[in-house]
Amino acid sequence: MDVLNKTIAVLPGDGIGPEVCREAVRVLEAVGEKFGHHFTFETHLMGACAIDATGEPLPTETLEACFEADAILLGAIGDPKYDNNPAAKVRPEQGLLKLRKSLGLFANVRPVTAYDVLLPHSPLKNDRIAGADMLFFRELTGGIYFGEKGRDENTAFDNCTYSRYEIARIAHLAFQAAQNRRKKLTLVDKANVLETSRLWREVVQEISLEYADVAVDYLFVDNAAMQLILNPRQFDVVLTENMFGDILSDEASVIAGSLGMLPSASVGERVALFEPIHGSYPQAKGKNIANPIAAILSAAMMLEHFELYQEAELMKQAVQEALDKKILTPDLAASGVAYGTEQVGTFIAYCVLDGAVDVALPHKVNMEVGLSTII
Ligand SMILES: NC(=O)C1=CN([C@@H]2O[C@H](COP(=O)(O)OP(=O)(O)OC[C@H]3O[C@@H](n4cnc5c(N)ncnc54)[C@H](O)[C@@H]3O)[C@@H](O)[C@H]2O)C=CC1
Ligand SMILES: CC(C)CC(=O)C(=O)O
Ligand SMILES: [Mg+2]
Repeated sequence: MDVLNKTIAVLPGDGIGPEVCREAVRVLEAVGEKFGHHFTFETHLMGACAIDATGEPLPTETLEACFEADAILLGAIGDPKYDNNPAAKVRPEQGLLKLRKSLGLFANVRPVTAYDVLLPHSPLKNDRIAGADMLFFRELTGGIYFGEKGRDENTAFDNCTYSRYEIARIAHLAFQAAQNRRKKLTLVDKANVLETSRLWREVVQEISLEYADVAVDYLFVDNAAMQLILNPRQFDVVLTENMFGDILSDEASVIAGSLGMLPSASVGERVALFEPIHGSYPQAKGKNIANPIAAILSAAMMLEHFELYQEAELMKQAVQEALDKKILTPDLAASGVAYGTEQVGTFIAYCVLDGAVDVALPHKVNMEVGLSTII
């Protein structure tokens, strides 16, 4: 077995970011210990914490460290003091967008799975979502988030632009993923209204000729939003532009049980980045209630990126063990007492190290599940 040395740039960010990152690092350390790999973690500032410390949401030192690293693990960024101040000149989100653009991270891959053990407490109809398993390919460095924007007192605009090149490069990745899955690709767009969407359709139709074994269908985004909840099993690979992918994947997280369950990998021209799809959930900061599984599964995607497939599989099995044994944070716990972020992460790390059978259940934290904890 090859032993790897990897340097991982860790950007914990704001809110719950540091808490969920800590658990992902804990589990990666367990993988390193078990298999003999050397993971070096280097922590850097990004987001609101970076603005507070340096005036910049993405300090040069952080960006340079990301270029040098073998992979990047990101928690989340964002803080209400910027969200609630429309006049703020510098925003944490600018740092994230700049990082994605600078690293050429044009494809954000977001897997969504309905976990059987979580079905009984789902707000969705179990018989509709059981077995749902889809993979989002969200374009990440173009579209309306990156277009020219502006405003005067009474008017504001955000431009949405896409080029053939930007569409084609992610479309190829999505088709290749579909070939390795159930061979279906759904393009989600708004081609009845948007010129950019018509270009997406045109390019995807052309590229589909190179992937004759993949069935392609096309859905308008408004319909797709409904179909996701009504009949999610119809989806295999979902390809879409930046903003639609952002919104639909948060919606799809309900199928998985919680926003705290969905991981992602952002890949492109250089080093890859791994992050949970959720934000900084500021209401939960410091309360030890955030679900760390999205961050931990993002770390598992990092291991797959390093081609450490056995290690990644073990990590995913450890997560499944936590779900099976109901070692759940309040967002997933149906009633009664839940576990803390740290307890869930520690349990998963021990499962990686010792195998599930030998791991004692962690002590429950005194955390009554109630609306006050699930804001
Ligand atoms: N990639 C990133 O860093 C992202 C940053 N943001 C930023 O995060 C801040 C908060 O944004 P929101 O719209 O409130 O989105 P959010 O994703 O932070 O939270 C929305 C809701 O999802 C649930 N949730 C999120 N993460 C969870 C977790 N790990 N465990 C359990 N429940 C979880 C909570 O109920 C929460 O109220 C904003 O400043 C926003 O700009 C939002 C999305 C992505
Ligand atoms: C700054 C936003 C685009 C972050 C976000 O919501 C995401 O990437 O999912
Ligand atoms: Mg989002």
